[in-house]
Amino acid sequence: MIELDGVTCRYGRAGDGVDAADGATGTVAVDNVCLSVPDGEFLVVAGANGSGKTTLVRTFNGLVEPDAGTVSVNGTPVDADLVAARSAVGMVFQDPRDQLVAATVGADIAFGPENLGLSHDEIDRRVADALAAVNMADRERERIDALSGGERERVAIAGALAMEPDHLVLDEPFTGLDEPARRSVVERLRALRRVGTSVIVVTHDLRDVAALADRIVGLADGRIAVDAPPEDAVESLPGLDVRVPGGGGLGDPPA
Ligand SMILES: Nc1ncnc2c1ncn2[C@@H]1O[C@H](COP(=O)(O)OP(=O)(O)OP(=O)(O)O)[C@@H](O)[C@H]1O
Repeated sequence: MIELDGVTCRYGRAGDGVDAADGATGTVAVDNVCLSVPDGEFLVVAGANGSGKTTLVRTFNGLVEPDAGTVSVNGTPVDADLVAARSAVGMVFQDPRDQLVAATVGADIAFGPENLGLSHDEIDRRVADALAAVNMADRERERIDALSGGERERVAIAGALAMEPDHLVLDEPFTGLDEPARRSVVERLRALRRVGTSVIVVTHDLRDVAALADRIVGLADGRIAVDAPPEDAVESLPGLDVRVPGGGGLGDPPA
């Protein structure tokens, strides 16, 4: 379980003159958010550019430290045990290049488990399981620089899965992907949902993922504007540039 209570995050406190409720200055990226993400949930965090999605999910494992409020993972405050939070919450960044570190697929996926000091057998098992989960079982020896964008995204997901986190956060996993690659990543997310991994997908593009979600949280100006099952949420996310299956609601591209 991930729990946020009254979380507020600001950037550039003395910078650009945006007044927060408590009189502090700076951009308020996340504004007094309370949120619980139960184990096993498939949660989509939606919202327009700049609405605070990335900042919010980065508080889940301490990559961003809130200015106010508390974040707990599995009952422990993140700031009390950063190592536990980092191992419980895996994160796949917007650009897979930010986290692919090795020359080959297998070496990259093994990198995290190796740093945990696991046995060779355990590392091999985790790499094999993670590769299977992203449908790349036979591609361990391939060079990262020979992969397409969608394949790199899947390797980044596999690398996070190999850490066997309780929760997996994917920040804009579709950015820069062409349609077949996008569908392939959606299929991998569907498979994760089937095995019960708790998944949090950050996106401003709800196509396909809305149908996978148990719940959609919609952010606007750093606040939760919508928190509802997908069928209700898409009707009430005004102003988002998103499309949903069937073309309803929100975000139909302007005529
Ligand atoms: N490092 C930073 N320094 C200053 N301001 C920042 C920083 N990161 C984000 N912001 C500001 O905080 C607000 C929320 O940004 P954030 O990236 O969390 O939103 P987002 O919904 O993920 O946006 P996007 O979809 O464009 O990634 C925006 O106004 C943004 O300009």
